[in-house]
Amino acid sequence: MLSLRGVHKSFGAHRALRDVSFDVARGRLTGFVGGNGAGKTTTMRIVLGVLSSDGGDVTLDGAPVTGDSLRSFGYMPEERGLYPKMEISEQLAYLARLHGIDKAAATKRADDLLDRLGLAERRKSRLEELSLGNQQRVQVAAALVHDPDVLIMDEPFSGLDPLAVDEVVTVIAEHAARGIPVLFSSHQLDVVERLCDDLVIIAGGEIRAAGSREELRAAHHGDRYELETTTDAGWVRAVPGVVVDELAAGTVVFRSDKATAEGVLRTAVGHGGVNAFRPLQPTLGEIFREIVVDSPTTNEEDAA
Ligand SMILES: Nc1ncnc2c1ncn2[C@@H]1O[C@H](COP(=O)(O)OP(=O)(O)OP(=O)(O)O)[C@@H](O)[C@H]1O
Repeated sequence: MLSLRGVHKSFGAHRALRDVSFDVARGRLTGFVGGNGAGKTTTMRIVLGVLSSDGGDVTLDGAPVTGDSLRSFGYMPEERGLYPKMEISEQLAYLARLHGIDKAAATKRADDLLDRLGLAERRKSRLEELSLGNQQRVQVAAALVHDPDVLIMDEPFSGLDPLAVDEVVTVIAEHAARGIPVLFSSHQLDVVERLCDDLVIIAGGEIRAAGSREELRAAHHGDRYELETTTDAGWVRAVPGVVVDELAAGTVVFRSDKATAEGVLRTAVGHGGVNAFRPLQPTLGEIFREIVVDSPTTNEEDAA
């Protein structure tokens, strides 16, 4: 498990990270979500030793992450840093060889990855000849080509079309399934929601929530319910303790505590019939809004 504990970082007077602590479990995909300037890239750079922290610990299976262990990390940085004029298969094989893989194995690994990422036909192209989305796929391959023990990816899906997202997700998920910790940042909440096992939400340099997707959904259930009745459901508006969000003929979406919702259900049955009744699961977008937008962080309060 990759763990961060109490990590701090300031740039001059600006506190970019405060007391950042979270875990990235082996074999699971952990999504790192936050708005612009929340602190995702800064955190990832500290994990990778590219940037030093002002305090706190980064450990892998309890041991401090050092230069030696970092060699086995795979990193896809936010600023993409490959050689525009080099053939992509040659470039990937070169990166693998820098990690000590022999020439034949490096070439095979590069070609296998290009194949898996839909770039087999382009293996002899120079990076600059590829579309931006395909360049992005090569960046993903570059992070994976030495078969890393830990994978850290900054916005791996930005600029990819939905099919490319699926291809990249499949390849990343296979690496996670081999038992490595995978942390990736993304602004695409729908993608994160679909593929993440665990989530870490950061705002204003502070971790605001962390846990499995199911735990976060349960914690931010929001006490919303949908009721479909066989008759008009307008009467629900008058029930004490109920706030109606949507009402259309027999279908009503409302907020209330659990006991009140059960009372509404009993009354609906008494009124003639119920087609469906269910608690509504919040989307990641709704959870994110509730955690980040609806409750300001210390930093934002400082700034105000
Ligand atoms: N080298 C630096 N010097 C000064 N301030 C910095 C530096 N790097 C980052 N910051 C500041 O630290 C904060 C966190 O930035 P960071 O790049 O980590 O955010 P992010 O969550 O990755 O954002 P985005 O989603 O926009 O990439 C921001 O306020 C940013 O301006």
